[in-house]
Amino acid sequence: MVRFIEEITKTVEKETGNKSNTDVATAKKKVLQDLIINDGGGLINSWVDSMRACSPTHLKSLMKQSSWLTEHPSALDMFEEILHVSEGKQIVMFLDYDGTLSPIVDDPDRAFMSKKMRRTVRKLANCFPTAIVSGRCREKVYNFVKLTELYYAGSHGMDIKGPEQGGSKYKEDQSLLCQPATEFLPMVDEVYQKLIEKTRLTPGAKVENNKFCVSVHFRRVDEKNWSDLADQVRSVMKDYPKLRLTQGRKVLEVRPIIKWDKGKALEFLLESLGYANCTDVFPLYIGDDRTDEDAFKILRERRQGLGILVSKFPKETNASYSLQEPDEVMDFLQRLVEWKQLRSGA
Ligand SMILES: O=P(O)(O)OC[C@H]1O[C@H](O[C@H]2O[C@H](CO)[C@@H](O)[C@H](O)[C@H]2O)[C@H](O)[C@@H](O)[C@@H]1O
Repeated sequence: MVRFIEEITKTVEKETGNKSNTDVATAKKKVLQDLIINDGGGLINSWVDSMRACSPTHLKSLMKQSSWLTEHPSALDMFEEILHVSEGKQIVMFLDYDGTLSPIVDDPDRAFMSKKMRRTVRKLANCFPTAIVSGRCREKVYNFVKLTELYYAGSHGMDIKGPEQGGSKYKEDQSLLCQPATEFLPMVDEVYQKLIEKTRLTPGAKVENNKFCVSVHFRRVDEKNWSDLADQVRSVMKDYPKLRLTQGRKVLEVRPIIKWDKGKALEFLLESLGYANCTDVFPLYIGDDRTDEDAFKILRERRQGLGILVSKFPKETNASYSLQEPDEVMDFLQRLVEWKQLRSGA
């Protein structure tokens, strides 16, 4: 701890030229106070915030990255610890699709997952009940994943379906279907048409129909046109008070105002699998996006299982652990499979 404080002090002095500037002095004092009071734990982030005003960018990002990794360590590095806390419990897997099972690409229609990832997810589903939870419509995400043995929750959880007949060994009842936003279908479709019309002159904008919600992509839109695009979306939305806007990775998501999200979908699936009030279940949710935070939050509130955020960069998150990219997700899933197979003597 003392060495850590010394190192931070040295770094701050080096980076700020050891100026007798009040901001630097105050910031240093605050760092040390936070570290001492909080034993170097949760408030390191607030130090980064307080240094923001007076430190060079690379110092900020360096410290931010290292403190973030302290709070959200790599799930690969912590693999044994994760197994330890799941001991004696039924692991249930929840996987986001874009940015988790497939790398983020410019064209949403070409976000394919690798064959190796598909093989790994298939083996995973053979070991644990496994669900894909995506912002995409269910049919579309199924066409990418192509595994019948999984549960699918499309449209941010507003369209849930169980495995096809005989697909899963975990659930007898194959009729599982949950669509809490059916009444919004005509409205969402109408908004989809209007958004296409409204944004058609914005180069690079893409409107995607995800059945119970609509995605407006701006990944390929020049940054100088982002606010125009947002205005176009807002001008359509103003006539639909029953729809709301959320944001994902370079995408605006238009969805019904109902209290249903990926967190609710997770709870619904746990209940359907018979784990509603069980203490011996361990849900593991892996996702990369803001919409996955709803599920991470639920896990924190339930004090059950854990969330893993896929990100190379520090982000505000309710997840406990991190993985940097889909390749790391695959390694993590593969290790889970190997551990399970070893235990079952397969
Ligand atoms: O919940 P997810 O499965 O992560 O879906 C969220 C959105 O993912 C897709 O968009 C994202 O991935 C695209 C392909 O890599 C990328 O081009 C885009 O910028 C990302 O936002 C999907 O197209 C959306 O419909 C989903 O809502």
